[in-house]
Amino acid sequence: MLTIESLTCWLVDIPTIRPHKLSMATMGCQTLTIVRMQCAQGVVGWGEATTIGGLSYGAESPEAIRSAIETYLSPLLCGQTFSGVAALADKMNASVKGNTFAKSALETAFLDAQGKLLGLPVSALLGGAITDRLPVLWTLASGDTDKDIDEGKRLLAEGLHDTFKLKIGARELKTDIRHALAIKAALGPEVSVRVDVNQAWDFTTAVKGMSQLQEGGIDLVEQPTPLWDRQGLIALSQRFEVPILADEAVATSHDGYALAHGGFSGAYALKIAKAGGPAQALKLAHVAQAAGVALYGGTMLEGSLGTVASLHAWSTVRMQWGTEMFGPLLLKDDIVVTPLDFRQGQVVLPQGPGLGVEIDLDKLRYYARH
Ligand SMILES: O=C(O)C[C@H]1C=CC(=O)O1
Ligand SMILES: [Mn+2]
Repeated sequence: MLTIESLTCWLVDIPTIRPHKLSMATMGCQTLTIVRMQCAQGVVGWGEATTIGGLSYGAESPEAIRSAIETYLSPLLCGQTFSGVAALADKMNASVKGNTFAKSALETAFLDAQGKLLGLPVSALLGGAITDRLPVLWTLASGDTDKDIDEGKRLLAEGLHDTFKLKIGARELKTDIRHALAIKAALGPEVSVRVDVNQAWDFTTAVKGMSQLQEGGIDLVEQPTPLWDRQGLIALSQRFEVPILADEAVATSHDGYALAHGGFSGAYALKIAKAGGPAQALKLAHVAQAAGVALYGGTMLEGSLGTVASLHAWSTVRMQWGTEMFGPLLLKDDIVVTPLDFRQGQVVLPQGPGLGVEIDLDKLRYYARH
């Protein structure tokens, strides 16, 4: 049992190591919404909700996440006692529609506090880890083909990553295909290269684009069409050999069920923010497992806190397509005392109680908006 006493929120702005170009936004800075949950049992839990490019990626901005927590969720939860995340989600969902990013930060903070109270890692509260490290790819998204090739070659030589995702969709199809296939050719047949179109193509463009990507040896095509076009995504998954990774189209277990029921094959990108927290994201994972759809651990380019919360969840299921939990490496700095251990294409799952990370309060204060 855990009684929530108070909740505090900060908006934390951290610059990126280079501009990160997606089809809908270019990021030079990432904003983390950080939550501190004080519990009456004497433990403190921390959570993070992070989106991409203000309102250009999802329906919740960092400012709106903070406002949803401070104005609605905090009065609802403070003073209340919960046996676990099921009861917490039940309470939040009864009074607050949507707002899955805000709910994700709170579910994360609750799991962190509960783990600390029980002396267990968050993965143990979610079913138990089946691995102590997870594969992590890197996204090449400088916007320049030659720079991306140099960056990819450097990371391969350093042994940091062996799998890459490219962000396309912002430019003309011809230009994007040339870009993707040049990178694939330069990195070689042994290196897995995938693309994320972030919904930028209509169905006709996707048919054209996917046949060229398939021909050029691209391994996986992520969310080529708009999130509302469920039938289009299903048709593409049945038409091409190159598998489709559904991202924006699959937020919750309900979306995963509808896509699989409609005949989708391929993989689902799990993200704690899309589903409303680590435990909620696993509901989608279990639907996928039941439907024979593969899994992939997705990121909203969170800092270490949100990344670790995701890793605890991902460690409890088999990720056939690995993960992209590299967010902390894209940021110039972070707000945790000990950075995550990334090496040889993998990240190590922290083993301490709760999330297993300690917040650096000086850094939190330094980067927090006033
Ligand atoms: O997948 C997305 O749509 C968002 C994100 C994940 C990696 C990256 O570079 O951007
Ligand atoms: Mn994506």
